[in-house]
Parts: sequence; C-alpha cells; structure tokens
Amino acid sequence: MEKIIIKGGQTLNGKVRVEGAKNAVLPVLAASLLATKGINVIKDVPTLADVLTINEVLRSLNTTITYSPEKNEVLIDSQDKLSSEAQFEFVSKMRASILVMGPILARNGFARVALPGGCAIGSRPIDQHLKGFEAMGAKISFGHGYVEAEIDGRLQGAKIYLDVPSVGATENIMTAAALAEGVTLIENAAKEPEIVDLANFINEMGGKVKGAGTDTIRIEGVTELHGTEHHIIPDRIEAGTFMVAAAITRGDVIIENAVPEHMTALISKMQEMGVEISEGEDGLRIRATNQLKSVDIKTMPHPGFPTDMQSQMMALMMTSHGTGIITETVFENRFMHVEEFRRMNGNMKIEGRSVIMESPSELQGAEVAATDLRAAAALILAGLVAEGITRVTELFHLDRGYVDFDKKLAALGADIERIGSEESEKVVQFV
Ligand SMILES: CC(=O)N[C@H]1[C@@H](OP(=O)(O)OP(=O)(O)OC[C@H]2O[C@@H](n3ccc(=O)[nH]c3=O)[C@H](O)[C@@H]2O)O[C@H](CO)[C@@H](O)[C@@H]1O
Ligand SMILES: C=C(OP(=O)(O)O)C(=O)O
Repeated sequence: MEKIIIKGGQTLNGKVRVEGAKNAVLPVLAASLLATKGINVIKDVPTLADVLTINEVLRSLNTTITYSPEKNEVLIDSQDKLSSEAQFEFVSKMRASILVMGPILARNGFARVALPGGCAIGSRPIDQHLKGFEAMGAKISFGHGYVEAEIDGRLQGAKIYLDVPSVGATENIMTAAALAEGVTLIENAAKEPEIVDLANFINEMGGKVKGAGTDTIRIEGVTELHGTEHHIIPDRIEAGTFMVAAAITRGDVIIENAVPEHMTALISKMQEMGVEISEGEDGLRIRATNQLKSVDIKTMPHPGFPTDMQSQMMALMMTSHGTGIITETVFENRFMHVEEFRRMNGNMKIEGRSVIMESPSELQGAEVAATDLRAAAALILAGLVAEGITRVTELFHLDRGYVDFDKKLAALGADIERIGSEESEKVVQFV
C-alpha cells in the first residue's frame, strides 16, 4: 500500500511556491467547452489527478485536449459538435465533473450527467444547479442514475436566487447563462476568488459577466464564444496548508505566489493564534516562535473561513494552548479526520457540528488513513510534530489536490518520504 512516512520533530525553513488553484482550473477547463471558434490555452495548470480526470471528461465529450504537464498547460479544441453525456465513471471519481452540464446544455440544448451522490464530507446535492437550469427554461428529468436537462432552442436569461451560495451552482449557472438569450441574474451567488477567475475567463472568451466576487452576478448572454489564453489563479488552499506547515513546526517559511487578499479569514485567525505573518516582495512570510493560543473557528462561505482549511487548522490547534472550538457549517459531515487525529492522541470531542479541543495534545506518531483530500494534508501536518513515526495511507485523496506535497515539505526540511506499494519500507534506514 502506498504511504507517506513522516518522522516528527523537524522545524521547517525556506521557500515554497504554490501552484495554480485546483478549484479554479476545474471550472475553467469545463467552461472552455463553451468556445466554438479557436482554441483555449490554459496556463498555470497544476499537475493533479483531478486535472487528468477533467481532461478525460472533456475528451469523452468529443474535444481534443493537449496536456503538457511540464509546461503546466492544457490546450482545448472544442469546435466540433459536443457529445451530451458525462458518464458515471468520471463523475464518481470527481464531483466537479458536474460542471460540464452548464456548457453542454448551453451548446447542445441537451445534457445528460451521472448523479454525483454523496461523499465522505456530506451529501452534496445539486438541486441549486438544476433550479438555475430550470429557471432558464430547461426541463429536468432523472433516470438510471443520470440527470437530464433539455431545452427547445436557446436557454433564456432568468433571475435566480440561490438558497445557499453554492460555488458549483454559481459556476454551472454562469457558464450556461454565458450563451443564453438575454440577461441572467444570480442572487446570493458564491463570492469565492475562483468564481472571479471563471468570470474573467468567460469574458476573455468574449462573454459578458459582471459582478463576480459580489453576491449578485449579471450575465448577458452572447451567441458565440471563442478560444483565449488564460492563467489560473494561485491556490489559496495549498498556500494556507503550507502556512499551517510553517506554524505547526514553529518554523519560518516564505510562500511564493500566494495572494493574501484571497486569504484574509485564514490570515487573521492565524494571527489571532499568535502566528507572525508578513507580506514581503518574495511572498508571504510565516513565522511562529512563541506559544500559540487556541481560538474558535467557524467555517463559512467566502469571505468567511474556508471549510477546505478546517482540518489543517485542527491539526495546528492540537499544538496551541487552551480550549478551542471548530464549527463546520458548510458540510454536514466533515469531521472524519477527528478519529484519525485521536489515533495520534489528539484531545478533542465532537458535539453536533462542533469539535471541542483541549490543547495542547501530546501528539504521537501512528498509522492513519486519509478520509478526504484536506484530511490527508492535515494528518501529514500533524505527523510533522508528532513524537515518532506517522504513516498516512489512502493517498489518492492527497493526489487530487496537492502537487508533490511530500517533496515540497522535504525541501523545507521535513523528514518525510513516500513509498510505493511495491517498495519495502525503508524504516530502519529512515529512522
Ligand atoms: C471543485 C470545487 O470548487 N470544490 C469546492 C466547492 O465545492 P462545491 O461547489 O461542491 O461546494 P458548494 O459551494 O456547492 O457546497 C456548499 C454547500 O451547499 C450545499 N449545496 C450545494 C449545491 C446545491 O445544489 N445544493 C446544496 O445544498 C452543499 O451540500 C454544501 O453543504 O466549494 C466548496 C465550499 O467552499 C469547497 O469545499 C470545495 O473544495
Ligand atoms: C472538497 C474539496 O474538493 P472537491 O469539491 O473537489 O471534492 C476540496 O478541495 O477540499
């Protein structure tokens, strides 16, 4: 079984560069389907398992994809007639595959996509995506594990109020509306930086999107979109994960390519704990020398505290002092990592949607399994400071969202290695 093995106790120092954002590149690659003239060139694409998956989805829809991982670039030619079906094989691997539904529906007048179903962090329905398509005139039906949307002629602009500011629903409706007839207003829209990146991309293709980053987005439909060149924004969650890596080891790390304006909630929470954060010419510098203080955190849609940083901050809070409460309001089941932290002697208990932590915990290395993508990173972070050896398995979660996470940590001074299923553990040598 593949695993990452960490020997705790090293302080991290040096510089690390963050990649393009997973949560920006997936919607942008899906939206590239909207172009019927010319080719899209997407730059700063991270080499992630999820990127390979979305490329396969796009290929299955009759596009030509040229992926150059060494150049961090994907070329998409979507000028031929698209096929209308996104299969279960892809949607089950990666929920973001649902984001092809808006573009396919807008172009073909019909889209058939496998139902994503629940996953480890919650049930994750798509009712708000479908409500948007319906408001634009599409007829929705379900059968054999698939959802279908169909419209006679063009989608019609509409006013859509989202019951929750869903990132995916905002993105799917935005792309569908880009080729609709008339104006679409999305109210209570998600405001994440990745929404702004997608809106910029649609506009670069010739679209007319205004207000992205606020809670009302206005999309004036156009009849045709064309290929363009687009750079993906830096990954604020990868940046945040390295911020925690620096702080948890009481290190001194500069994070290059981070955008502080995308991380205000995280920066202020870490500062409240006592982490020193400063902006310099070469990046965001994170230092933690003093004792850290426990705080209360509540996850919220952007600009609130991101749910995708919840488990990493839980790892950090195991090393701070005092009582802290972490409340998860975005996903109903995103505490699967708590049991794994407990294996490492983490002192915490779940009460409803909150985890109450009495810190510091005397962390001990243990065998643990990643339960989702961010939990994978968080367990590795805890391993950096645990006494002894931590072995983390189920690494396919990690590979969905982090490029060379172990290598980047090793370059900062961590005692960490990844071993493949066929390799024998070099533990004796390693210890
Ligand atoms: C690829 C990508 O960008 N993934 C991110 C995206 O996921 P994703 O787009 O799936 O997350 P959403 O913002 O849609 O989900 C937020 C909440 O809304 C609920 N909901 C969502 C849609 C819907 O139709 N009905 C509904 O009730 C969900 O169950 C969840 O409780 O935003 C999440 C919230 O910041 C992040 O954790 C994910 O990393
Ligand atoms: C939950 C996440 O991603 P996804 O929506 O792709 O599952 C994440 O990035 O932490």
